[in-house]
Parts: sequence; C-alpha cells; structure tokens
Amino acid sequence: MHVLVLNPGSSSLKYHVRDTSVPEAEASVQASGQVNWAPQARSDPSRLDEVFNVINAGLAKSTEAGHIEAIGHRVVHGGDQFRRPTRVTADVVAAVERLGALAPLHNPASAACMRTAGIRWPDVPQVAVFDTAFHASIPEYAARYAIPEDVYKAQRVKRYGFHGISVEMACRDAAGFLGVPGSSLNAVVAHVGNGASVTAVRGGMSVDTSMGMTPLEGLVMGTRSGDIDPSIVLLMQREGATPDEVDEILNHRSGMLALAGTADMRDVGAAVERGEPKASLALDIYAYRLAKYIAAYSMVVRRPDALVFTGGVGENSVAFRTKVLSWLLPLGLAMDQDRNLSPREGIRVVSADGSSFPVLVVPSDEERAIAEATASLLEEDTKDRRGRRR
Ligand SMILES: Nc1ncnc2c1ncn2[C@@H]1O[C@H](COP(=O)(O)OP(=O)(O)O)[C@@H](O)[C@H]1O
Ligand SMILES: CC(=O)OP(=O)(O)O
Ligand SMILES: [Mg+2]
Repeated sequence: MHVLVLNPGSSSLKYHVRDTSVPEAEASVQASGQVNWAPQARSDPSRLDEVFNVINAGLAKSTEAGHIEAIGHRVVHGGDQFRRPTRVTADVVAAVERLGALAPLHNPASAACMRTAGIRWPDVPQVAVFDTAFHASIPEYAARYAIPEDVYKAQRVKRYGFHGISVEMACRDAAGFLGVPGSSLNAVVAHVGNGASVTAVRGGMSVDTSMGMTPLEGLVMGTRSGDIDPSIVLLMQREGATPDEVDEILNHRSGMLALAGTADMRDVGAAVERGEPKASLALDIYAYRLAKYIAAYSMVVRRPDALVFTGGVGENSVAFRTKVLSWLLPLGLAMDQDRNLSPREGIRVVSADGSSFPVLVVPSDEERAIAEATASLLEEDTKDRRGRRR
C-alpha cells in the first residue's frame, strides 16, 4: 500500500510516501521531505494549505509517490482514549485537538493536518498512530503521580510516555537482530533526538518510561529541562512569570541550549573537542541523567537482552554514547571503541564481546512504523467488511 505519512514535530513537518509492500526500509521510500514551520503556521488553515502545496509538489515528482492509497498521521498524545492505531473521523480529530492541552507543540498540528488532508484527498482513508499507545501497558504504580485524587481526575494527570512509535519499532528491529521473539524481549531503549526519553521494556511491552504527562519530564533534551524540582516553577511564578512564560522557559530555553548555548549535539561535540568547559559540563549533565535512568531501568526489566540507542543523537554521537557507558561500568557494560566509532549504517553492536549485555544502535524509523500500522489497520478493515458481506 502507498501511504503518505505526516509527522508534525515542534519545528517541522516531515512527510514520506512509503510502499509497505517493499520490506527494505530504504527502498520503500518513494518520496520524502521536510517543511520547517513557525509555531503560528501549525494550526492556521491557510498557512497549512501552503505547507501542503509544498508536499504536493514533492509528490508530483514521481508517479508512484503521487498515487496515495492512505494517509498515516503521527499523533503525539492519545491520552487514555487511544491505545491503538485509529481510523480518522471528525470525532477523532476533535478528540486529538482536545488533547492539545497536554501536547501543545504537537497535537493541534496533527488535528489541523487531518482536516487539511481530508479536504485535499477526500477519498483517501486516514489513520492516526499514537506515540502514547505503546506505553498503555505501564502499570499503575509506575504511571501515577503522588498527587491528590481530584487533581489526578480533573485531567487524568498521570504518566503517559512518548516516542512509543519509535521505541516499538526499535524493539522489533532489535529482537529480529538478536534472534529473540519480540514478545519476550527485555530491553532498555534510549530514544535520544531533539526530544529524548528512555523506556524499560519487559516481555516486549513498555513497563516504565522517563517522559510523563507531557514530553517535558525525564532526560535533559535539546531545549527541554527534563526533571526539575516543581518548586522551581513556583519560584518563577513568584518572580512574575506567567504560565506561558514558564512553558517557554522549560520547553524552549532550557536543556542543552541553556547549558551549552546550542541544542545541536554536533555543535556541543565540537565545543567539547575544542576544550570548552561549559560544553563539557553540559555533556556530563546530559549523559549522567540518562545513565541514572538506564541503571534504574536495567533493574526494572531484570535481565536485559540489550541496551538500545536510537534517535539522531543516540545513533550518531560517539562522544555521547561513550560518556553514558562510562557511568554504567558497574553493570558490566563495556564499550568496544572501534565498533562505537564505526560509521556503519543499519543495526549494529557497539559493545565489547565481554559486555554483560549487548549495546545496540538501531536507526529510528517512525515513518515506516506509521506506514505499516496504517496499512495493516486498513487491510484488516477491508477483510472484516468482506467477511461481513459473506
Ligand atoms: N552526527 C551527529 N552527531 C551528534 N549529534 C547528531 C548528529 N546528527 C544528528 N545529531 C543530533 O540529532 C538531533 C536530531 O535528532 P532527531 O532524532 O532527528 O530529532 P527530532 O526528531 O526530535 O527532531 C539534532 O539536534 C542533533 O543534535
Ligand atoms: C514527543 C516528542 O518529544 O517528540 P519529538 O522528539 O519528535 O519532539
Ligand atoms: Mg523525533
């Protein structure tokens, strides 16, 4: 099936056309591109229409790519309501929009994309695939915050977790690589890109993850603070900051941008090599936070089959992986520097043979996961309809 995948991020909209009948990830890409957008463009219909003109021009370059049979959307927040890929209807668009209160950088854009795509391609079925769905298996003792019941109930304030589309796919790829059945895989998966999170996977299912009610909790990220004492928010408010200003500070002006002066780990790495102490401290803080989570989650999953690095930083930054692993020596994890330095593409082992469990680098491919989930839901629907007619 030819699926147009729309992945609206905080700073860009990525689009792909994937042919799900082609099993090789790279060969399945028939068109791809990225449109950068300012915050106001994300849910403004006329601006979004311009973005879709750019996508259309990209699709027009090839006849295969121009022939779209389905549209798959990455939706960051599905709340408690959406635990599996879901056919897009007017009710689904409205629900995704309502959940925008919990994911203001992502959900309004997804809802707007669904509406615009429905106008552009009225006969093409659309499917929403949720980042939160893979984490629906997290037990209540890991998902709940110790806050009063009325606060919890007002907005279902609990840990949802994100990056599930990427983590689930990385688990499938890692299980295949290791020769372990997917349903028995135990792993700690670090998705480290601009946004970053780490997930404990036991028996192929998510049992804990570092992001919480929103994608702000947990690790230090490009521009997000990750875990902080909530009293810091109160302090900022007492100093006069409005909720929007606090949001701006913690989501957009914190993380590596605040610590190192840049959110791009390539620049941080270069500054560390030049011997800049600020960059070096920033990398230490970034790696140390992740190492603490990995150590804790290694206990949570009990016997990990692997530690998996994925996402732009996890896949590409040798200095980052080295720093993280240096904290994890007591777990018996050992890096092989030649393997770590190797620029080889695809899934690979970067740990030494004597490591207590292997450390893998697995390329993240959210678009492939979304295309496959979209095709399989629609194919199931078609089978069901045929079955009912018989
Ligand atoms: N060669 C590299 N070395 C270090 N970091 C890299 C490299 N290539 C990409 N990155 C980092 O990956 C980040 C983007 O990761 P990605 O997973 O694409 O993020 P997102 O999808 O969250 O925007 C960039 O901000 C950059 O810091
Ligand atoms: C959920 C999230 O943080 O996504 P991204 O890493 O794409 O910003
Ligand atoms: Mg991403």
